[in-house]
Amino acid sequence: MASVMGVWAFCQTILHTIFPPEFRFAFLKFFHKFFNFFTSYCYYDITEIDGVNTNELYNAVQLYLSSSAATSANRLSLNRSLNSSSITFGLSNNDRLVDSYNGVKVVWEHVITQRQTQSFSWRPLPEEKRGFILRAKKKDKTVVLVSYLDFIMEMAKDLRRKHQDRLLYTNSHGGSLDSRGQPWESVPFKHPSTFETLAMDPLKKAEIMADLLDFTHGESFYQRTGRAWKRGYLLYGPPGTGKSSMIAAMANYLGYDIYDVELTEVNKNSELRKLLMKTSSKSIIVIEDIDCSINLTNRNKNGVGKINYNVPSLPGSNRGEDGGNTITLSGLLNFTDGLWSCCGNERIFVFTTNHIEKLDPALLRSGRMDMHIHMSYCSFSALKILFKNYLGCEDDQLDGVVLKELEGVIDDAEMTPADISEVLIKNRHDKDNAVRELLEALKTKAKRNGMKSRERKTNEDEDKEHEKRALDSPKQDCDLLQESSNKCEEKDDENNTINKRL
Ligand SMILES: Nc1ncnc2c1ncn2[C@@H]1O[C@H](COP(=O)(O)OP(=O)(O)OP(=O)(O)O)[C@@H](O)[C@H]1O
Ligand SMILES: [Mg+2]
Repeated sequence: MASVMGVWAFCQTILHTIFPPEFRFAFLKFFHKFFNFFTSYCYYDITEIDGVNTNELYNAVQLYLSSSAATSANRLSLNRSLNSSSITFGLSNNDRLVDSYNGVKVVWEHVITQRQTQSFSWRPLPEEKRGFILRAKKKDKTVVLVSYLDFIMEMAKDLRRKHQDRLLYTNSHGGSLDSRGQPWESVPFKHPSTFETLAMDPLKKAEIMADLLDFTHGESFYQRTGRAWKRGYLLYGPPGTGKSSMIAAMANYLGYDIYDVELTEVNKNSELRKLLMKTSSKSIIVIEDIDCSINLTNRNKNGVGKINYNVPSLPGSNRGEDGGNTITLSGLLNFTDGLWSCCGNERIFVFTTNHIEKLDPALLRSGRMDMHIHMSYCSFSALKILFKNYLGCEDDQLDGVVLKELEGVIDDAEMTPADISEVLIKNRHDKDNAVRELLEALKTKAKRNGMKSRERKTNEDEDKEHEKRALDSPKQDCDLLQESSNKCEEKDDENNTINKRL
């Protein structure tokens, strides 16, 4: 090694002294070509961060290799992240792995180096510089570039869906990026809600499931019709009717990740856009309680047709109507509908609200949210699903008479599935007692609702009576006024005559 280094240093000195700088570059190029001519390999660098963006290919390779690394590599780095249910494998630093694809043999090497400290950077970069080096024979170049890398991307997608925990992302630090260029933080998504456990009208449920399946298989349809491959659902209804559970069921059904957008953390439309750009395909982007996240009633007209919706000022926050830190409804609509919404494929947008009447018509107009789903109070058909969930029995295993009574009273009771779940959970070890107690609770609620509606009706009648009287009374007042003014006029005439006589 020492002698080789010595020769190399000697050659470099000669190169520097003999060749002027303009020839030096040409010589190096020639040297490189000459060297390349004799080697039969080509090399590809796949770095973790490409400029400012995270390199998706790096993540895909890491995932792909983790599936084969377990069996063939001698040294592995093992990982188990917090809350994760599985251990992930990876190639250790400077370790190699041989892979073959359609008879083509390639070698992967994982390289980790320390990043040189930078005096200035737009955003902090990670201390380590990671990358894969792919070595392949020159004659296999086309296979590697054309199909092997695509194959890896596809495999990684499948692996992510099948073996890895799906992820629940949130933008806890607003729209700003962390050191790996990510505005999202994630935890494994483990919500157990499925369409099977979701208590709602079976026909409506089947319709939603069919719509979701149709969407996921609809790539060619969306391509043909020139539409962005995305779909929007608006879930509305009282608290505790299963809106969040429905989102979890959707994610579990399709195997998608969830991006839960905390709108109150986002300061500007541009931040919202940045968040959108960093979401992956096959994901559900959720904005919960949209009526609370963005103030849709506080309209400021800034120019013709441009409406600014300011997020209400929070105590201690730097938001407000100063124009700097605001997100607008148009920004939000662009988020779901505009050109930026197509920077990715197969994405579902879900908005939830407890008060649909508070939403701006712009959000509700047809085509904006493809499906409006009303999550209503618990119906009898939904109740049967709750029995199955919590008591572990079908309705025919329960007392028929009590069931009949339940069916009669459930609609008037207007109880949410969340309320009913509470009663059932409490008595889940004794089915008959659970059903009886539920019947009591439903009856009490129905009675209260009946009293309330009667009270409301009486109040309404009283109000109508008051209105009527209020309308009549000015008429009486007018008559009195007319009478008194007539009297005054008569008196004036009398006085005038007396004056004339005098
Ligand atoms: N339709 C339903 N099917 C099954 N369980 C339900 C349903 N609705 C509510 N629940 C139960 O009630 C709890 C609360 O439901 P969830 O959080 O989905 O309601 P929500 O409509 O999102 O309420 P909010 O409007 O307050 O966010 C859940 O943990 C779930 O167990
Ligand atoms: Mg909810």
